[in-house]
Amino acid sequence: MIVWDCNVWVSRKLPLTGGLLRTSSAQAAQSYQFPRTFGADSCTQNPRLYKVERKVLLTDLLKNVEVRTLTGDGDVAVNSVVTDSRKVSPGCLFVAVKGTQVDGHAFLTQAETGGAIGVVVENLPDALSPGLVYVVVPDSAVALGHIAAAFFDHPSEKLKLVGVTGTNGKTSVVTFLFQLFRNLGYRCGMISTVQNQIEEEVIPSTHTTPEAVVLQGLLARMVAAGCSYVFMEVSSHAVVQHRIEGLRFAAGIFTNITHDHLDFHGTFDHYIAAKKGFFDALPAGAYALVNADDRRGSVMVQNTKAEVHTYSIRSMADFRAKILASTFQGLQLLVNDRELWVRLIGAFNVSNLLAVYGIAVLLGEEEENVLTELSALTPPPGRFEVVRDEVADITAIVDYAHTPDALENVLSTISQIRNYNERVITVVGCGGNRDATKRPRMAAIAAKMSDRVIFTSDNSRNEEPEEIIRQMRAGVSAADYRKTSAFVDRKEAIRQAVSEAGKGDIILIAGKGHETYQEVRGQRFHFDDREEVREAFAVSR
Ligand SMILES: CC(=O)N[C@H]1[C@@H](OP(=O)(O)OP(=O)(O)OC[C@H]2O[C@@H](n3ccc(=O)[nH]c3=O)[C@H](O)[C@@H]2O)O[C@H](CO)[C@@H](O)[C@@H]1O[C@H](C)C(=O)N[C@@H](C)C(=O)N[C@H](CCC(=O)O)C(=O)O
Ligand SMILES: Nc1ncnc2c1ncn2[C@@H]1O[C@H](COP(=O)(O)OP(=O)(O)OP(=O)(O)O)[C@@H](O)[C@H]1O
Ligand SMILES: N[C@H](CCC[C@H](N)C(=O)O)C(=O)O
Ligand SMILES: [Mg+2]
Repeated sequence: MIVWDCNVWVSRKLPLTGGLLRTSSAQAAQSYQFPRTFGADSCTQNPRLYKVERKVLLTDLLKNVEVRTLTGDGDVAVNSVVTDSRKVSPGCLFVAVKGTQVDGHAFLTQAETGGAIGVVVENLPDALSPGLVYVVVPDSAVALGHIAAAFFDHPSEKLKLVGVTGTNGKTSVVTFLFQLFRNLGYRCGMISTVQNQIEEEVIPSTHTTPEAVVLQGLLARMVAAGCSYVFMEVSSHAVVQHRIEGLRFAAGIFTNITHDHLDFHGTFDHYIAAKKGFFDALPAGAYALVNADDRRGSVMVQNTKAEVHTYSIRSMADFRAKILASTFQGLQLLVNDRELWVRLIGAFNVSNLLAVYGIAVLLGEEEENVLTELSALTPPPGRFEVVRDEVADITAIVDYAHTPDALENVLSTISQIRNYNERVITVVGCGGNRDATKRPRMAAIAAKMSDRVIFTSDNSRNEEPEEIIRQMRAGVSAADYRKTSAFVDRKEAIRQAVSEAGKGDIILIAGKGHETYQEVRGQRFHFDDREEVREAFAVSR
């Protein structure tokens, strides 16, 4: 067995063959030069699949990776990169990642049995198998990002990638950017909580920010489809787990940071540090656009190499707006002193719009064109989505508010635009196996800012829904407690809200937004707040 010290090792070069990929769309047709790939299948990559049929030399995958030792033949061809031993296939490279539940290093034998030809590890196992190439790295998750980027030939370098981070507003901003840039005539991609999209093609989303191999694969498909811009959400989990390692961003946006995900990050300071990590890694020449109304905005960009710009609805900033009128139909605004009407609701959406406007101008778009197009933007599904019972004159609002800040924002927006005699009935729950400290806070906000609150379930996962509701109700003040009741079954809770609503009343159904399932003990059942409230309206007549 040969053990290579990679500091002195020089790879045996194979001739450069470079596969050429063409998309079916004539408009998108453009050559897509892969790195040194070979084999009969190198020209048949199907951009519609995540798992493209291709082979890349292991040494080429490791070019940007800090390799401690390489044991075996680095010139083997790798045909896929896998992190789950249950999904290995012959010819793959298995990257062992330490997770929150188990350590991927425990599955090296399983990976080899499944046909892996190499493994990336942080420590060599006691007994080495002669059939495997071992690559030792200081951090497998970091290595994975670079390996995935190399496997797909660095797609982020072939387009302009804009990342959006923040506790709330990521999906909204990314969706608006995707709509705006398409309306400005560009081919675009989007990676978001609700869905991933390549122009018209919708690809279901499993995460806000997918894991590195899926992410790089998606970006490669976007390049192949001729996209010049991609807008993606960057979750704090993704930063900490290095899912975005190996990406080159043209710009980063910070929307805000408030209470969430403390189950994962431990403390608020760690949560801030995670988000800041995204800006720390932005390269010189990129833009960092931050919300100056959030007091952590300046911390986010204090160490960035990117060019910093700000937006604000409260103070002086590079991009600023003033709300002239706020109604159920939309907002009348002054954006950098130009009057504008948009079809969005709520002050928080003005902040989101400023982020969109600012980044478009920074990326070189004409201010006038951008402002004109802002009026055409529509919110993503499940964000302040209105379902009306016209006969009974009751308005239901389905909103993805699942943090204390988002809930407060939505309820204060409702209180600003409702008529004084209309009551607000809120239906809300909190997810299981997620930050438990937000439960009493969300409940307190709901009870304080609504006339009636019905607590219920929201993806209880592996927790008891009754216990989650109990923890929520513990946050409600004695004075507000009489306004509240609880129905564990979300369907019943929604029906109860409708049965209590009178003419003109508003029902806020918070927490699930676009979601079309209820997750209980690892199983997902179909459930859609919008369908449920429509049905409840129908049966109440
Ligand atoms: C808490 C969290 O982030 N978990 C993510 C993490 O899983 P994990 O750390 O628990 O993985 P693990 O089960 O310990 O396994 C460790 C490694 O061993 C491997 N393994 C495991 C078992 C086995 O038999 N063989 C094997 O090889 C696994 O494939 C993995 O590579 O790594 C997995 C693979 O990348 C992710 O799918 C998984 O997301 C789970 C499903 C999840 O719910 N994540 C949420 C919390 C999340 O990521 N949310 C963010 C933010 C949302 C927001 O901002 O609102 C998002 O970006 O979506
Ligand atoms: N800029 C904002 N500030 C505060 N709250 C917002 C903002 N934008 C949207 N919201 C509220 O937060 C909810 C979630 O918005 P959105 O889906 O855009 O956020 P997100 O950051 O993508 O959330 P997630 O982390 O779950 O993916 C909305 O339904 C709305 O209630
Ligand atoms: N991205 C958030 C979404 C929460 C949505 C809510 N419906 C829940 O399931 O808790 C999370 O995974 O924490
Ligand atoms: Mg999102």
